[in-house]
Amino acid sequence: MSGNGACNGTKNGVSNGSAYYRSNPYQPVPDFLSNVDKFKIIESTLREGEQFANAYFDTETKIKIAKALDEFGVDYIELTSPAASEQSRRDCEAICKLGLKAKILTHIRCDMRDAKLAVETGVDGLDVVIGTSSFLREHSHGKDMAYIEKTAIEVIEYIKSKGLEVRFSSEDSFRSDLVDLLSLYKAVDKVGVHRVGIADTVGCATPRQVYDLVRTLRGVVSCDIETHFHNDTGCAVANAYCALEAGATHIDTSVLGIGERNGITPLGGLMARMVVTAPEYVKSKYKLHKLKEIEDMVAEAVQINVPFNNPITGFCAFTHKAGIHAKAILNNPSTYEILDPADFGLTRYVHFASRLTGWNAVKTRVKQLGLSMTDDQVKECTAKIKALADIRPIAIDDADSIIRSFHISLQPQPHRPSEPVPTDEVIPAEEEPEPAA
Ligand SMILES: CC(=O)SCCNC(=O)CCNC(=O)[C@H](O)C(C)(C)COP(=O)(O)OP(=O)(O)OC[C@H]1O[C@@H](n2cnc3c(N)ncnc32)[C@H](O)[C@@H]1OP(=O)(O)O
Ligand SMILES: O=C(O)CCC(=O)C(=O)O
Ligand SMILES: [Zn+2]
Repeated sequence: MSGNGACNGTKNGVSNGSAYYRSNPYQPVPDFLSNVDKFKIIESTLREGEQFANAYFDTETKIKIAKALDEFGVDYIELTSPAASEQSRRDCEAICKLGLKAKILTHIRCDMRDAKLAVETGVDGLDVVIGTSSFLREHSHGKDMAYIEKTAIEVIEYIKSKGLEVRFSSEDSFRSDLVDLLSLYKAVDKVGVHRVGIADTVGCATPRQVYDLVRTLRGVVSCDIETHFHNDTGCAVANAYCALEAGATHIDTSVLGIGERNGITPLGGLMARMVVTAPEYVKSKYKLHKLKEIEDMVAEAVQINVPFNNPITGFCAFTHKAGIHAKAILNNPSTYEILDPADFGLTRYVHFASRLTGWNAVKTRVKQLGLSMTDDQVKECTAKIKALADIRPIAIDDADSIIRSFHISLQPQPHRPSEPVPTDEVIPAEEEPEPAA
């Protein structure tokens, strides 16, 4: 019962004579700016995720998470600054020594002391950040734009001189002055920064604002563009998608979205969005069937439950309940599923134990139980399931019991010695029935 034919399209729309058609109806119209089918992931569970209120990662846990993310196929793993604590520095060194395929980054303030400490850890690159909004310039670090630009250039040139990759990012980009921001990015691009970053630090941006800012920036710098979205207003996945459409190249994620406050773009949520848009790219690059294992590992490490409505791995993400849905899903899963659970090593479940259950779902269950009923009998049995479900919530076992006992009631009743038996049905004792003529 798997297969989501409608979204297994080719990479790009193809021209069929004069008529343009796309075999994947969810694929966006080709756009020269868009990177929706060639983005990279900077996985920040071990940096932004450590800023989640419940997070405490010991070295062993960090290593386990880093290895799992590497196996999943993320491009970069971002680690907490070695300036944060002595153990953070040691953990950074330990993860660098694992020899993972993913590039290892650490995240530092725009400060030469942090940069000097970080380059000694063995990382492949440094993510440098400083707040540019008036809120942060005034109340966080107290520096003006001229100081920020001068220090950014010094730090970037120093990191480059050590042969490492360097990204420069403005914290609180969406509440920063656009002219200030663009001239700062232009200056760092000129000295050869590898990526610039835009961060929606407070989660205030809308998808349209994201599109506009990234698109404008795309016209100003030639380096890669990384983006980072907080989820305070629930837009983190949509904003990441719009950033890619507008030409961003890298998206920051964390497992289950953990981070400061209610976190950032979740890895799983982004995968759900992108596998629909760019199935070939996503399925060939990322080991999607490992997602549940990674989410369970991180959920346990930070002592939370995976939310019921989590994309892909929420307990009911592939459960179909109402009768109308169940019937159509049983005929063709694409009717009510945009994601194929098989892509994630998961299975769908069709509910058949509620007052919303329809006879088509019950018919399937009857078959699964190896029983046989006419359609009219299944409908009668469905009415019995609904009648009980009107009184109380019922479990699978309850529905199965109703199905089985209804099925038994349909069979000819066996003779019970204590009951009076009509004389015309008596088979003489010790005698074989006469073979039929
Ligand atoms: C939006 C984000 O998530 S950014 C990443 C956040 N990550 C972290 O904060 C990592 C964990 N942090 C820490 O361990 C500590 O805050 C440290 C080690 C970085 C700094 O600790 P402390 O020296 O005790 O300073 P404290 O945390 O109280 O204040 C931050 C200091 O950094 C300065 N600062 C803040 N942001 C920046 C920046 N982007 N670049 C340079 N300096 C900065 C502030 O001015 C302040 O300096 P001060 O000592 O002159 O007051
Ligand atoms: O370094 C960045 O780009 C983002 C930093 C951060 O976590 C934020 O601004 O929310
Ligand atoms: Zn953040």
